[in-house]
Amino acid sequence: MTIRTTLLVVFLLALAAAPFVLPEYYVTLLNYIGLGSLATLGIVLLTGIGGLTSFGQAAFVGIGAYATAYATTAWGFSPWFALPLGLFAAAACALAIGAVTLRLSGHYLPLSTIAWSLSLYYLVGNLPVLGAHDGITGLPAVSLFGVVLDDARSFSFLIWIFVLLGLLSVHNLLGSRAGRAIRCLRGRSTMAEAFGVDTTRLKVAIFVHAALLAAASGWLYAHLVRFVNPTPFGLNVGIEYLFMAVVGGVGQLAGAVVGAGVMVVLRDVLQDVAARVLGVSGAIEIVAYGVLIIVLLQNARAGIVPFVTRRLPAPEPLKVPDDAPSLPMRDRPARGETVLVADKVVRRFGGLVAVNEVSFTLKAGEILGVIGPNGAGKSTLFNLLSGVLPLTGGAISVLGRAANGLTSRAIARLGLARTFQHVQLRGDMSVLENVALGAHMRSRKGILSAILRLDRKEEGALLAEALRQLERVGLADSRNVPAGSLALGQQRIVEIARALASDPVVLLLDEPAAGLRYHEKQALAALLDSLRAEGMSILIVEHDMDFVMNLVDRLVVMEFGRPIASGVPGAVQNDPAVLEAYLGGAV
Ligand SMILES: Nc1ncnc2c1ncn2[C@@H]1O[C@H](COP(=O)(O)OP(=O)(O)OP(=O)(O)O)[C@@H](O)[C@H]1O
Repeated sequence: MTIRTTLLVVFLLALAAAPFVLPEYYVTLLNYIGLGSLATLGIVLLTGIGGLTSFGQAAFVGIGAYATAYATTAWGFSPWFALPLGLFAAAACALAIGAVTLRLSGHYLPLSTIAWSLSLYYLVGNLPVLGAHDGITGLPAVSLFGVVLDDARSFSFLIWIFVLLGLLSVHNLLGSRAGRAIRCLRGRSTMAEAFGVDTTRLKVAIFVHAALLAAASGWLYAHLVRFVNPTPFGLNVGIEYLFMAVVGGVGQLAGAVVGAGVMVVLRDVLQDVAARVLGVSGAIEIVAYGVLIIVLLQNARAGIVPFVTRRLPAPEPLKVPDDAPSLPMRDRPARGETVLVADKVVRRFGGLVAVNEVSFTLKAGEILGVIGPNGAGKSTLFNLLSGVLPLTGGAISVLGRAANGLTSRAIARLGLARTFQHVQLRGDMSVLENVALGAHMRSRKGILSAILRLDRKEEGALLAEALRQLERVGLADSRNVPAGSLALGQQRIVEIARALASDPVVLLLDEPAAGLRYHEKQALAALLDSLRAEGMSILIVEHDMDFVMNLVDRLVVMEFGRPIASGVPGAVQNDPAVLEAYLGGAV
């Protein structure tokens, strides 16, 4: 058994024994840690992993709590009937808020979650039907298999079963096709879209998942204390959940439990000390609480869990099944068939024409280079071809199908795969998983299948495909290391493997030689040469003239947005306009 598994088993055994052996007071604390863990787990998924900051988690806890409070007292529902009601209400609110705000970038989501949290707090506090600020009392106890859970000890089992199920759901989700895409939402959305990931949909999905975890915590809370009022669901509590996640380790599932544990215990100890030593409570401990958190974060910035796990042996690498089925492949064009056409492509930025009537064709099995000095419009042209920018004029077609106005996701589906000028890998994910993201479009299983682990066959096929592509580019030995630990040249090759995993017809490479050393450039050129020999069509936008001259079949040279020459490298190299553009006519 590895150290990590041993720690997990010890934690589970301690958890199972705790309600029997601890005094009631500590069992109550344990219950509050469980409730905090569940809501904070949503923050870990949403904020730590998905990169979306929400201050509104406590409001979703409130929805779960109030839904069950109302349904069980006013309608006489059983708590178990009220649970799906609360979950449904929280999911519906999250869907509505998410659909409006998650398309927006930057601070809109955090701000809207603050607004939503405040408005819900004041709404509930003023609605007579929900008891206004006094809340709702007299909630029934939960019964499970005929046992009434009406004390802290028995309820503890229920809380922690929910926490463990919540942890399992997020763990299963993250180790899947959808999970890999979720892990790319933070700072890698453009890249994920280029591999067919619908990032807006995924953001809404994790917002809903986080809201469901919060609502479950609210349901448990309501039936633990048997009354609800607005106070535990205010904005300050939403901020506290964020703190719990940050203290525990915002990117780690265990961080939710550790963060909730540390914060709940810390608050309790400080309250106790303040009351006993100073004879006051309510103010001093909050200041001390803040100071201690700052000290903690100063010493373990990423949180407590990463501080500890860094010192443990690396987790077991992912296993690639030997008998995995193959992923579907698209029909390949015959060598020499036209695969990509740019016809008088134009892109303006205000008065500046960054790309001015550029035309070319790319045929199956050839490498076309687009070169030009700084500011010639190469990156803009690349962004037009890959759907990152819309065209101002002209047309682009892929395998005879118009690509004008399509999103980068739709263009990827047509068969274009790209790499990035500034490498866009998830440095903390293994090389294998980074490459597996490339095959996202070639598989179907969604979030629910992932949570229920009904995706294992397809997941095996995705990992096997990623390994196959790593073997193709000669990096199979590095499959289990974090992508960020590789040298830049190897990272660029991992990007090519990821692009190949999408089974593309055309590879678009954005300055693949930038920042590479001589031998890395040679390795890259050899790889591209072998891909061409296999029939791959490649378009390289490149700054490095020497690199492209020995590699490409044909070249298009740009200057100030215009094409100034095109043809085979030998002819282009001696073209007076090209010499003028590159060397200012000094030759
Ligand atoms: N989003 C933008 N808004 C306004 N102008 C832009 C934008 N993007 C590019 N430009 C301008 O378009 C022109 C072409 O830029 P582009 O980055 O495409 O050139 P490049 O050939 O890729 O240069 P480099 O080799 O330095 O990357 C430049 O004058 C640049 O300032």
